[in-house]
Amino acid sequence: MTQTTAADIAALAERGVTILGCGKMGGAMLRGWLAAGLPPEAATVLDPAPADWLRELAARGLRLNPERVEDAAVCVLAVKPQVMAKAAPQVAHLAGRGALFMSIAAGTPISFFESLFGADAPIVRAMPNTPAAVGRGVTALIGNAAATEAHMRLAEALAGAVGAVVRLEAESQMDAVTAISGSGPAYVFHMIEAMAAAGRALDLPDELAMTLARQTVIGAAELARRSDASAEQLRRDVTSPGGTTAAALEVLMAPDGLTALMTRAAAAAARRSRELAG
Ligand SMILES: NC(=O)C1=CN([C@@H]2O[C@H](COP(=O)(O)OP(=O)(O)OC[C@H]3O[C@@H](n4cnc5c(N)ncnc54)[C@H](OP(=O)(O)O)[C@@H]3O)[C@@H](O)[C@H]2O)C=CC1
Ligand SMILES: O=C(O)[C@@H]1CCC=N1
Repeated sequence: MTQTTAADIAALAERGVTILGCGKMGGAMLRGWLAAGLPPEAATVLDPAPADWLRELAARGLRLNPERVEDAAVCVLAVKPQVMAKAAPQVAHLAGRGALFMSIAAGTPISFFESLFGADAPIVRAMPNTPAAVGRGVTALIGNAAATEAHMRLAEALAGAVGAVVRLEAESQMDAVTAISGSGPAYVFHMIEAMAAAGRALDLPDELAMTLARQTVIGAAELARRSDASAEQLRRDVTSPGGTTAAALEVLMAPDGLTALMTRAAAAAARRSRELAG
């Protein structure tokens, strides 16, 4: 995992970070950068309806919706793919200042940004996920031909401040990445919902079923994080021969079980990512 150092943050602070669209994902990343030491005055947010916490930060130096952004080391493009064409031109002039553009928009290809900012502009396409809000995200990224190793390290430093970072070999991997780690937290949250629903079907009261489901996912994730054992081994450790888990896994691991369902779900997400490319 890339370690973001105080020097990385200081370098970013010098020319600042601009975030275009500071909703759920842009906001999650900004929170992580501030927690990592980015001073509020080094951040500029462009968003027509900023959340209250951004207004509060503006009182502590964050620049909120200035008339014009004069400079930025990095400009993070974090609006919905559907509004990118309308929103991104307001930061296009930063290409002339040597800013690195970092898009987190699903589907939207690097070529789209090259047509807006010029092929000479350094552009990194990244796919983070919302656990970035608690420093446990994972971001996959890839740069265009104009993105130098220094630009890639800068993007990795930013992403590394909010979790793990992986560099991709090809932009074509991004649809699959989006389907697994970008959208993936929703699958896990849905797993909590599904386990709670199963508990209710077994006559547990609502609140107890939800507490058991949520704490089980939290505990299993923490065990997976701390243990050197593979997921398969951790699963086997729960499964007593002829016991209750084996009975459940016979259903979940059937040919039409969870793997088949997850494969179909991820394929649908990857297909949607390709559609968003326009
Ligand atoms: N949510 C996630 O888990 C992930 C999202 N992404 C990507 O991140 C991007 C943002 O998604 P998400 O944070 O979920 O969406 P949000 O809607 O929460 O955030 C987008 C923000 O952009 C604002 N906005 C709309 N128009 C403009 C504009 N013209 N200029 C500046 N800001 C504008 C929106 O304001 P308003 O609400 O008023 O329209 C909103 O605050 C998407 O491209 C998505 O694909 C990537 C990885 C994970
Ligand atoms: O649902 C979406 O399109 C975005 C991209 C990955 C997660 N959320």
